[in-house]
Amino acid sequence: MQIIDTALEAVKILDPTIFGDDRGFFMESWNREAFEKSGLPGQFVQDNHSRSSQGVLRGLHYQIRKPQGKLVRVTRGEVFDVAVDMRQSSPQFGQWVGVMLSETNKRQLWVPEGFAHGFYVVSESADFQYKCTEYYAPEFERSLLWNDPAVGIEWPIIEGQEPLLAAKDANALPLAQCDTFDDYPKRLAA
Ligand SMILES: Cc1cn([C@H]2C[C@H](O)[C@@H](COP(=O)(O)OP(=O)(O)O[C@H]3O[C@@H](C)C(=O)[C@@H](O)[C@H]3O)O2)c(=O)[nH]c1=O
Repeated sequence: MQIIDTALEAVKILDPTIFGDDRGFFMESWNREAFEKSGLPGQFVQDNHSRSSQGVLRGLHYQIRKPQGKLVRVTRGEVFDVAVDMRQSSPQFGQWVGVMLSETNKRQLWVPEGFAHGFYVVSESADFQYKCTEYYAPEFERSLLWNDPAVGIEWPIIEGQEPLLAAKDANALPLAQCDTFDDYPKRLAA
């Protein structure tokens, strides 16, 4: 496995070693020792799997309390996967990174706690699988608006096709109105 840096310091691409032979292929999709040696977490508590059709855009989600680190990959199809730094005290606050993840490149993206995450399906459909370091906590979930010009994510939207969004994502807040990891405790106290 090779770990590749991205434009966001804490977000990493994991490029697995693929062993191909007459039968097909083999890869380690997660190895606790290898991950910990690379400074990635060894503790995950929940695995998720979603299927989406072409043009679906999920996100950008984050949990303001009980934040989740996510190790994400695509086992069928191809998506454009995005992470946004939601830590106001970070020098990279509001910056984003986007990576193509597919069943062919078998890449994984490590999205740490404190980052919003989302993806857009470019293939006919896509199976998306991920491990989380914390449990789903809907009461703490927030959605950052996918097309907030202040963030400026360059989604590879298929021409003439509006992305398909859940209502909560279509009505998500722009960055300037979002809870961040620094100001949320202050807002609670106010
Ligand atoms: C995320 C999640 C959802 N659900 C339920 C709630 C709801 O009824 C149904 C669909 O939930 P959502 O619409 O939130 O699913 P989805 O939009 O796929 O949410 C996911 O989006 C991507 C981008 C992420 O980063 C994930 O962490 C997660 O937030 O599944 C769970 O039971 N457990 C979970 O962990």
